Amino acid sequence: METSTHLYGIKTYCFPKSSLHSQYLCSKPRSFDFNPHTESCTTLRIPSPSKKRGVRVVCDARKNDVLVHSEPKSQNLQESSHQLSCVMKFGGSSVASADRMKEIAELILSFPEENPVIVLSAMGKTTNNLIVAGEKAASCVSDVSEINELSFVKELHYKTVNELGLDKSLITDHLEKLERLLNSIAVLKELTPRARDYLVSFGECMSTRIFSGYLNKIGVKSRQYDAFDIGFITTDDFTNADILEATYPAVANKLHGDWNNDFAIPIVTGFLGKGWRTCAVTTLGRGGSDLTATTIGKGLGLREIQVWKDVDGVLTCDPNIYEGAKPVPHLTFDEAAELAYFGAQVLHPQSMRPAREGDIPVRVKNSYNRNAPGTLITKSRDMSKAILTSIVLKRNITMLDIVSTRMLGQFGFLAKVFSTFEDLGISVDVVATSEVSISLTLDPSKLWSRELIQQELDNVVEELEKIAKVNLLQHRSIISLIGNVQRSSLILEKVFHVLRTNGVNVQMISQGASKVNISLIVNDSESERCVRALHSAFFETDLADLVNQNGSPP
Ligand SMILES: Nc1ncnc2c1ncn2[C@@H]1O[C@H](COP(=O)(O)OP(=O)(O)O)[C@@H](O)[C@H]1O
Ligand SMILES: N[C@@H](CC(=O)OP(=O)(O)O)C(=O)O
Repeated sequence: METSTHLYGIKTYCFPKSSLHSQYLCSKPRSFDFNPHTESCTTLRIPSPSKKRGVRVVCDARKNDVLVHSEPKSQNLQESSHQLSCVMKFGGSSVASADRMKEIAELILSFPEENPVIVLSAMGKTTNNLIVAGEKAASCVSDVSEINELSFVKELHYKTVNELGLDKSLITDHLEKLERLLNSIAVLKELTPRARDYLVSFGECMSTRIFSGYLNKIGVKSRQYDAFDIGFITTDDFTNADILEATYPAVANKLHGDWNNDFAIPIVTGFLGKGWRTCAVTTLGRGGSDLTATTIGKGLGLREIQVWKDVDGVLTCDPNIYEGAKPVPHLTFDEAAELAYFGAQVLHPQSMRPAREGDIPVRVKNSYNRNAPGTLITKSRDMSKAILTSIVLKRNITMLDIVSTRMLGQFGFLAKVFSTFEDLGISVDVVATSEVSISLTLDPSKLWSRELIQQELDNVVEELEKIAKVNLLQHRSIISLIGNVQRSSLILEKVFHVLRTNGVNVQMISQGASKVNISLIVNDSESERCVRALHSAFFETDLADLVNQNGSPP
């Protein structure tokens, strides 16, 4: 079968090596270069011959032939194929070694129709290792070069550079600076949030330099960018900074501008930004590269945002809790945001916001299993058959039962309770109220260290006890049921049946205004068992049976 494609601009095409005939190559336009570096395929990199000409590639799979020649291009093709088209974000597990980086390069090249912006996380567990190295440096280590985690990071990066056939000068400056930073932390005996952000930034700065170096080596022109140098402006909330509006136009100008001057695939550090007051490196919270990707997608108005993970998409529950979890084919932004906020590690909690604002579809794919369809996240989807989409667990939650002593009327009571949390800078996750009482859970992501948690909780209780009786309950879990809350009666009937047969008491229940989430609070010790039982009831039973058993939806 013969396929024919018109291609303009710098492109990389992969064909089986055997399919290229040298007599065709001789007759090709001079601006075409042929790169036989890759092992399993031959890569043709074809800069557009001139503003007025394009390249036509004809592949005849039957004859194993590839014919390339130049020809005038049409206006529409010129415009569409010249633009940056999508973001592809690869997480730490996708770029954990030299072999993985080769596979990711090959994966990117297998989409010749795309002009992607690539966002990378740090290699494998580099971020965790850097944090531990920093903590060890701050706690009286006499010689930082003896910190195992530092040695691990150095070895991993030098080994990767070596295996990819790159020059180690690509990362030596960074590794030397990293060691000097750890020495300074050891002298000060303190790891401030600001120093911690600078410390972990070395992970993304090195992974992107290595990957970009590798692409250039195999003849695919790429350009490395540190996000903090190209307009990622954030608040100065070190370790959990928010992206500011000014980021979108700044990043778009820089990336579009460079691309239009000289086509080269942009390789951008995920997770990092620059504090607008301090000008210091900030990070966007753990897993923040997803947010980098969606910010670029919105800023540049791209067609699609792809986040490549080590699972077949967003699953019906955390596969570490239940390995029979199944991929969810389609989610709305609201469902995905709720799922991420309530603890599904697969997506960063804030990452859906830019995608939703820019109405740009997000695709969650598996870089280890690229043919799996993954999960598509869009503004809306057909909910007529949807019941439950996914079950999410957030552990180690603190819950407060606050009962009014009636020193204040109902309005005053609610206002006083919430202003106490505002004054202390603590976010509340799930709330249920009656006329004289409030039950709520506290967002653990805003409570940093153990000591602080206790101190903050003591302050909260002391303040609230001025107007209420307060009962503080720790070691609780939130089980969030993400799905079609229009069918809440059906969902809850099933949930309570499952929990009753498993002897579990629900301590609080809340149906959020988002209309996609019902949250249940149970003891930590019972939570995983509950998730498994609920998963089996909702996802391993035929849902049509479920509806039929229960009649039509309310
Ligand atoms: N509902 C869920 N769906 C998919 N993965 C989940 C879910 N809950 C937790 N996970 C975990 O999230 C991991 C992927 O997220 P993450 O490690 O942040 O990816 P990456 O580092 O590749 O960006 C999976 O390996 C899985 O263990
Ligand atoms: N490297 C950072 C940022 C990130 O997004 O990582 P990942 O994509 O591997 O979750 C972290 O570990 O938090």
